[in-house]
Amino acid sequence: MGDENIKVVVRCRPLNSSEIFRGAKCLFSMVGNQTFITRPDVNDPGNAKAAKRDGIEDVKSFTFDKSYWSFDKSDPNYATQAMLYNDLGEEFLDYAFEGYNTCIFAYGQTGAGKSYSMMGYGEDKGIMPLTCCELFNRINNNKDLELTYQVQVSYIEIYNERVRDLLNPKNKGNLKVREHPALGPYVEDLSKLIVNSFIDIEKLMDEGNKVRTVAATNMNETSSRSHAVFTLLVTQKRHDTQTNMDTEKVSRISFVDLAGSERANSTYATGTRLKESANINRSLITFGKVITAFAELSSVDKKKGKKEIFVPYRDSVLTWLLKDSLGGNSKTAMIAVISPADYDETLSTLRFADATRRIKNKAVVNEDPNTRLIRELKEELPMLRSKLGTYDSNELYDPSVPPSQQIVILQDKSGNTIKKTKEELIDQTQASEKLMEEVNESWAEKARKTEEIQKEREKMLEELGIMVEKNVVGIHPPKKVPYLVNLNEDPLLSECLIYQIKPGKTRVGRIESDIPLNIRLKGDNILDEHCWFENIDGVVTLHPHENDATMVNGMYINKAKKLKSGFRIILGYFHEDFYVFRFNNPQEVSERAKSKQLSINVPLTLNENGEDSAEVSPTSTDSLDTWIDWNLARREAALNSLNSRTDTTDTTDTRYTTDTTDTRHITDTTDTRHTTDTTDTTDTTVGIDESLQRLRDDLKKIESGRRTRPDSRNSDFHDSSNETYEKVHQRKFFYDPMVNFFNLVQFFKNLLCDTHLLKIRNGSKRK
Ligand SMILES: Nc1ncnc2c1ncn2[C@@H]1O[C@H](COP(=O)(O)OP(=O)(O)OP(=O)(O)O)[C@@H](O)[C@H]1O
Repeated sequence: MGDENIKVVVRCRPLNSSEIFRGAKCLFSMVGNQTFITRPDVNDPGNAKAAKRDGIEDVKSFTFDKSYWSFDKSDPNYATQAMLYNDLGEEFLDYAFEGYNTCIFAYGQTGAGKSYSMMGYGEDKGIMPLTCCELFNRINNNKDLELTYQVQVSYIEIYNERVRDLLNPKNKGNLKVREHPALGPYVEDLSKLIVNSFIDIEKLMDEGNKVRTVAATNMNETSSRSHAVFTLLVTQKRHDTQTNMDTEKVSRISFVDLAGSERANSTYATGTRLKESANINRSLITFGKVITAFAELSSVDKKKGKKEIFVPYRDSVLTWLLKDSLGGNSKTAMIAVISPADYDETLSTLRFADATRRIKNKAVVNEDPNTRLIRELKEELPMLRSKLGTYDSNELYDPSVPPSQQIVILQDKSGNTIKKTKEELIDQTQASEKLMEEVNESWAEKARKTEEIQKEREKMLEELGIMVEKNVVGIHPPKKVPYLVNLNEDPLLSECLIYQIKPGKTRVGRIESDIPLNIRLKGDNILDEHCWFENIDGVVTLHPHENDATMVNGMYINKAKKLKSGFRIILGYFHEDFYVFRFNNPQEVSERAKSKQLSINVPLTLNENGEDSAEVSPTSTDSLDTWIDWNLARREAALNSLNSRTDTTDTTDTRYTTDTTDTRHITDTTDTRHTTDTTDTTDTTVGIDESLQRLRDDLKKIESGRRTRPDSRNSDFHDSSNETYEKVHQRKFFYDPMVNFFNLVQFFKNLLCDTHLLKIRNGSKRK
């Protein structure tokens, strides 16, 4: 097969609640394979800058392989997950069965719908699970007795240029990306686990996400900053009974969920955050450079004939790993996801997508690749070993010269002379030996290893106190036992870890602690024995071990506190590394549900203990869960933190006090930590600066439409299939606690911009 361009499709998501709330208008339309972008209105607060810029065309159009209009679920033309799979997923699965490598990656700004299109949420399964499901449907329907299939899975995360194996906890630290001429780029020592059904795959995805969440202890680490690569290795073996010969086709199916694209040119990150984000984005920036190099290559091709242009694959881990997918041996597609109301970010995504279309790949059917690899390794290894042997005998080199300075001269397959240091030679020999070992491993041995790794992974999660349900896929909260569920800034990592609070004591502490603990957490701000929970007859009390390290509903506690469903618990010191959980007590919930039936149509309130007034609440605890998320927990804590360091009269702001009746967070300043802290001026101001910076960042994210928790993600969107827009809007406005939340956000916005606050801040700095 000849050269073929990367296939590029674009998909537009619905407006999210914050966009609806700010009255944002959709700036896009799609007709056939064309996408049109309209100049924004000067009165649109989200796009004011763009609207005022000179030289912006009224309407700009782009042509892609296909445009998916997923703006409004009630629209008969709404492009569903199934449509995307039927058009793109199925075509690429066909290629994989023919023996081609395939790669589908999602690109776009944070919250534009990459994970939705790739992984999907709840019932709305994305292209990844749909492909995996159909892969096994086809394998199970195979009637050809001479044909057998083996499927292996690997799952990695690239964060800050480090590769993490999400399926094997023993594979700690950074895995190396290497390249072999017969294999292309690969991750050394990466676990490839055998799967026999779609259920096996779902379980691996689920547990991989748990491992990802555990690793992301530091709250700066979210999935929108990392790239996730999920790969299926499909081996089709044909046994010819007449000749008694076996032939193999091996195809690699990769799905790549890239980090949020706006991170690459984030304008609001400053200082250490800028440095950090620059490093995190090296992969994404290099990705852009690779695409640009190809765009240049294609224009040079047309104008002056072929010219050598350097493509900087090796400048980042991601691009090196995707070398085959970007201009090499692969069928590749890009799903460019766009937000409907963000002019600049979306225009930049569309331009990037347009450039990506120019990349040409040369896919070939991978026939007997392992035989080829073995053949090459058999030639290469004796040569490498003999070279090492020569130098080991010290005939030519001074033994006092370190291996990194000894130069070895080799010849490659084409007869070219290559210079390497002895150290590099040792490294290459070891890598090739590992490859040889791996390629010679029997399927039985691979299956044994898969089982071993599976046990290790589950043991590791259980030792940390995380509930693992064997042979069950997904998150299934306990039906009777009270539990904590993790909350994370990133919805993909939120609510995927469950910690049971069984009868008796549940002790929580540092992962490295020698004390016997039931829940182990990583992080500098977690104490050896941090706190403990006591469950007596289903009533749970939280006991802190030290002041200032444990928060309930945004307030530090220094004595035992009885917990109620919906309470937010923060462990660690706020402002630095900390964990956020929501407490749930299933028994209490079912009792509330009974009494709740008597009480409808009364707005939700929080009582003085920061809990919902269940007797009068129209909202079940289940629906409460949808808004008790990381954002809420963090903001109530930040508010208290800021409040205690600043003039509390500021907090008489009626937007806050009237919208939520929970005035406790505003006025309760008895917390000793805050009062003592304010005397430590240096620390305090640093804390406030960081806090303000983070809050600013958070607010930007919220403004750009960031989201609620995974299962409730869809509820964050306006689905007008059952109700009119006005009704939804009205209901939201009067009853929905999210409105209180947005008012709270608004309040923060004002607070942050308020010169009065800055004066106080500067004043406290000077003290
Ligand atoms: N096509 C769509 N139809 C309906 N809802 C969508 C669609 N695309 C995205 N969403 C919703 O948009 C929200 C954000 O999507 P998603 O989490 O996939 O963004 P993302 O680009 O992966 O963000 P990040 O970079 O942070 O991982 C989710 O609530 C999701 O349910």
